[in-house]
Amino acid sequence: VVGTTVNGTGTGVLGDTKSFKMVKSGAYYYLQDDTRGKGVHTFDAKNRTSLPGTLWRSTDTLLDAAYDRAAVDAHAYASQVYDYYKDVFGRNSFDNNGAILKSVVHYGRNYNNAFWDGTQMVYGDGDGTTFTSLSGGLDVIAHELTHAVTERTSNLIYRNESGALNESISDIFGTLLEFHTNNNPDYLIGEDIYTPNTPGDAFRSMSDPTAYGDPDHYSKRFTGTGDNGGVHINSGIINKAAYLLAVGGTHYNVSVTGIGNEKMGQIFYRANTTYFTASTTFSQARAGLVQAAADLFGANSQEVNSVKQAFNAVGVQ
Ligand SMILES: CCCCC[C@H](S)C(=O)N[C@@H](Cc1ccccc1)C(=O)N[C@@H](C)C(=O)O
Ligand SMILES: [Ca+2]
Ligand SMILES: [Ca+2]
Ligand SMILES: [Zn+2]
Repeated sequence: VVGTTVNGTGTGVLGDTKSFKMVKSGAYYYLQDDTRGKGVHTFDAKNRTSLPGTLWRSTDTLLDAAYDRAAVDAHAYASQVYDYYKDVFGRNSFDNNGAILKSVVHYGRNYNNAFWDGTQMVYGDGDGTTFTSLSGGLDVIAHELTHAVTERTSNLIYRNESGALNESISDIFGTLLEFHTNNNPDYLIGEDIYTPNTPGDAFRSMSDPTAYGDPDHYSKRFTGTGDNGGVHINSGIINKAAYLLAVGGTHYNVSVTGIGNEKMGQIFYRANTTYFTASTTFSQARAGLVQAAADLFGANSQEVNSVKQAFNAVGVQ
């Protein structure tokens, strides 16, 4: 819509208060942020599956109803992910040309998932047992938006090893967003919205993928056809390598010297946007990450050595 920017405040999925930009047009206020790129727009699918639904409209700037919560988080967190890519990597939205960030909430009925469909981020409300509204997790939103970045850069095929790499990159940046914004940061994925009635668990873990049944070594990779060849399963191998690269540790008797989250993120961002291609395998990813680290820190740097150690530790040569 065309209008004037105003400040909105609202309640998120977890009951937390947050502020964001809205646009006032006539008598209505919309979840439209004109201050970031060409805009951040949040839509209501009204529990149907036609996309994108309608631009979120309110009669005031206070979004504190239960039905508003998923939209509040989708809008506020999408803005935070926009700011991260712009401030940390100088990337202006997923296309690096300020593309409008579209988010859709209340998709379907009891929909236990979230996805990027090539045009927008789409979030279900969950069934209230397995998941609550998926936009309530910052790592989920950064996961989905990172798929958009990957699609416009390496365009990693969403199947088998390239697909697991694609999924891992989304989990990695989901985690980096939590640390960058200091939002209850951890190396878990989906903890804020998974099993709302069970505290202390998560959907996936980067620090210990095996905690949720995912492999933490190449010798334990899934070789079936389910899940597009295990894209959400074998992502654990790359997630573990990224965790070790950032934090360090000894894994299957291989020691890794940690280099910190920021450098780990720089290396993965550069590799994904410069060296990875649609068909990149785990082994080729190692090579691309080594090259990215060499570009950034020098061929004989600790960072390069730590990338090699991390991939040795998860059995990827
Ligand atoms: C439409 C089917 C395909 C969905 C794929 C999207 S990108 C995806 O990976 N979604 C995440 C959502 C998520 C992210 C973080 C934490 C919890 C849930 C995902 O992992 N989906 C699982 C449920 C899956 O599709 O198997
Ligand atoms: Ca997390
Ligand atoms: Ca839980
Ligand atoms: Zn995904």
